Amino acid sequence: MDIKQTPQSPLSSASTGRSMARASLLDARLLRPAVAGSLLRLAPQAQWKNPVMFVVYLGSMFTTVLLGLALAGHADAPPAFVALVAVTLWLTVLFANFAEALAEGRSRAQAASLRAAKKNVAAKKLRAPRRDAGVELVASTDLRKGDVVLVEAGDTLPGDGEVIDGIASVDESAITGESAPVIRESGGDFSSVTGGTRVLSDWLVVRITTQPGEAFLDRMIAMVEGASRKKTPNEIALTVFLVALTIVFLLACVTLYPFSVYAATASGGSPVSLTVLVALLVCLIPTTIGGLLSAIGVAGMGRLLRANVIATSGRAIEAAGDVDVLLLDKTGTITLGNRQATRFVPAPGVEEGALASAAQLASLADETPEGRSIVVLAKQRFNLRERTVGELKGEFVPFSAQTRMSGVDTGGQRIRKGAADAVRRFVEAQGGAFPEAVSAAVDAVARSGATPLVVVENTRVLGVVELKDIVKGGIRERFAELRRMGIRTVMVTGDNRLTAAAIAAEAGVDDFLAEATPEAKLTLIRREQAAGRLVAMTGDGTNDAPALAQADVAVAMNSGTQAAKEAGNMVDLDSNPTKLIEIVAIGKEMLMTRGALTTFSIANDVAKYFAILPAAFVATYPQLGALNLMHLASPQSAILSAVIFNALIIVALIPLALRGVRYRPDTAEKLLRRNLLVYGLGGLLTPFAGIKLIDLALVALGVA
Ligand SMILES: Nc1ncnc2c1ncn2[C@@H]1O[C@H](COP(=O)(O)OP(=O)(O)OP(=O)(O)O)[C@@H](O)[C@H]1O
Ligand SMILES: [K+]
Ligand SMILES: [Mg+2]
Repeated sequence: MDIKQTPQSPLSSASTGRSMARASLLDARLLRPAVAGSLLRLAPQAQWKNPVMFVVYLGSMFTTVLLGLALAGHADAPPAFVALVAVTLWLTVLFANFAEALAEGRSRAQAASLRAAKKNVAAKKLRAPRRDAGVELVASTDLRKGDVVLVEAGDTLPGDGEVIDGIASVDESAITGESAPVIRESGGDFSSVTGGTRVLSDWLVVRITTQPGEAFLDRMIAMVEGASRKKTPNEIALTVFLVALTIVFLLACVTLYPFSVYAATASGGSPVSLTVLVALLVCLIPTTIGGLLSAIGVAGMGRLLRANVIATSGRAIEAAGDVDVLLLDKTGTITLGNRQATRFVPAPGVEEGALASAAQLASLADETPEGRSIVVLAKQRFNLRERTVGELKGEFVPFSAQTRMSGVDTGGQRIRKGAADAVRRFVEAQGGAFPEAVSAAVDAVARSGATPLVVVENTRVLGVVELKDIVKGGIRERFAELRRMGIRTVMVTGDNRLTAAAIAAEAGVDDFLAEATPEAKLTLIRREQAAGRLVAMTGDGTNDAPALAQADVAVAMNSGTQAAKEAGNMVDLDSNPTKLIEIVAIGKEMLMTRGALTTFSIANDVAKYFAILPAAFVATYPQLGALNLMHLASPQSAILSAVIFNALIIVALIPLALRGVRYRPDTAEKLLRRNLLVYGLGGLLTPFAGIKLIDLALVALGVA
């Protein structure tokens, strides 16, 4: 039997995503709402969330009051100068607001194109969880978690859910962009369906698993929008640092005032004006990074969405940038995952037909794709009629990842099929023996990369069923790329060692763990984390859920079970196990962008210090005039040029904040050195050129 699913190109989504990003950066449709958004964000409760910019916000209000006083005749400095400083400070606040609003708008626009697939449709709500229970038509937006719906050929799925009955081919191109239809069925790892996709043939009975407005996409959009955005640990640490810097400069500026008053009386000069003091403070505090910080985070989420990954935790995106180990489930993640029975290998002295019959009996109630394929193969090869469960009067033993067996107890017979080691224990516990020839058959099947299931009746081992699976295309090269990024890949599987070794070699992972129960997967992750490593996990099955919940970055395949998706903190809509490459790159880019702009911001402030400080105090200490190294037109023009530069640099860096600093696999040390050079030195030099140019422009305009 051949496998109908086609491997998808792991490269497609990410590369198209990138070109889209560039084209839409300054899309006019996004600019207008962003301008409106910048004004709305002037509300104090919005400003308060960003301590550095809040200081600028207070400074804007304060200079506005000073302007009012100046106009009323209580001049602190020339009214035109006070007015220009006040306007520039308000613009600084607005520019930072604009950066954040633009980043949000872009991410929301991307989400909207995905959400368009989730349009309101009529749902066939079933009165009971049976296909023939009778339907009533309701709007998909009225469906609640737990409702059961019937979806037939041509229908659009009204929401996210779990298939509880039926099998159908589903067109998921609206979500994944992949045109080949996929099979969705109850039981096993292919039972989860996404709202907005379309059933092409047959029917499904689906239990809805999300409340309206709580689907993954909705959760991601909420995270992008200010209301529910929480700062990540790294962001908090950086904010604390920026606040500390701000407080230092605030105290410095506040103490400068009485000092300058005292010095002025002694020297006969005039003290520094309050307007100049506020301008000085704003120039010195780290407004560049303070103004762009949240835009960087939102833009990172947007880039992830463009790579067709929905994240439900900002912390996970950040952790992705530092991942050390990637654990991957085998079946359905590294392989296509619909393991199909292809061969019966009987034990010596057993008829192949007898093995097939017992294997079929043990699979009649087994709803997994493996179980169903055994029933089908037995029917094809030996024309074995599918006996019904009722006819048999047996008690079925469902498959579990702990026992790694399934079967039936009927009329004094206990028939089981399962992993070889599990069946061996089952036989030996009853005093039976596991034949040497069957061990050899198990090894032969496993060595080819297929999964052997051993079939047993009481203590008599009947033989082996071969389950074939296919490694997804292009995966080897991608694992090599992860290695270059410094990430170790480990395959974890419930399958036996030989199968695991064969698939591990074919896929090119660095290491593997075989015969792993869900607990063993969890233990492995805890051990890696205890050793101080950040762990990413990619999985699709219900038995992967505990491990996904424990991993720092947990990417669930969209094709996987609802349990896996709920436990993870990201869902890959393309169900591509190597998507982690893009996720890691996006995480690294976000961390690097933040680092680069922090470096730039602080270097910038140091340079501004030299431009503005002599100008601010020349009235008090005329000797400081000698320090006017940049030959700026006048002290007032120097101060104005510095605040204007300080505001404009935020706008100039918005594209970098949104697009991110490019990541190329390299050692952390080299990356750091390059970034320090570019952003540290760049940050130190640009203000000199920028302030001088603005000063010249102010003179030309006759302002200074
Ligand atoms: N339906 C079934 N009935 C009996 N035994 C099964 C069945 N499905 C799987 N097994 C056995 O149990 C083992 C573990 O199950 P499974 O492969 O689902 O585990 P897993 O941890 O999810 O690993 P993987 O990475 O391969 O998905 C399989 O290798 C196989 O030997
Ligand atoms: K500044
Ligand atoms: Mg699995």
